[in-house]
Amino acid sequence: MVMSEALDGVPILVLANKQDVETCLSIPDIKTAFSDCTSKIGRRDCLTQACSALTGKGVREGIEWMVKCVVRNVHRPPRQRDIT
Ligand SMILES: Nc1nc2c(ncn2[C@@H]2O[C@H](COP(=O)(O)OP(=O)(O)OP(=O)(O)O)[C@@H](O)[C@H]2O)c(=O)[nH]1
Repeated sequence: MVMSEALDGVPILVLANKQDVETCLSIPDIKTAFSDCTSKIGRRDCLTQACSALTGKGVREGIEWMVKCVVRNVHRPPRQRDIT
């Protein structure tokens, strides 16, 4: 799906949830887990944001980053053929 032409350049936000759990995967480990996909992901804004749905920590930062990306992409609206 990430290689779909319709999603070319669309930002990816990975919300790494449950960071309040002591045994959770660290952000570097999560990034390493995705490193095999780098060529498929291509050139686009990406953020792996640590968060906890339980405490709310990091959720706002992730959403604010996504809002900034959407605003920045306002000059690249969806093409008609991508709208289904
Ligand atoms: N400690 C902690 N628990 C969480 C967090 N987010 C969700 N949970 C708990 O994880 C359990 C599973 O949550 P669900 O929302 O059902 O998620 P799921 O996708 O079905 O299952 P998971 O694969 O565990 O995420 C619930 O008991 C949640 O309360 C978090 O950030 N921290």
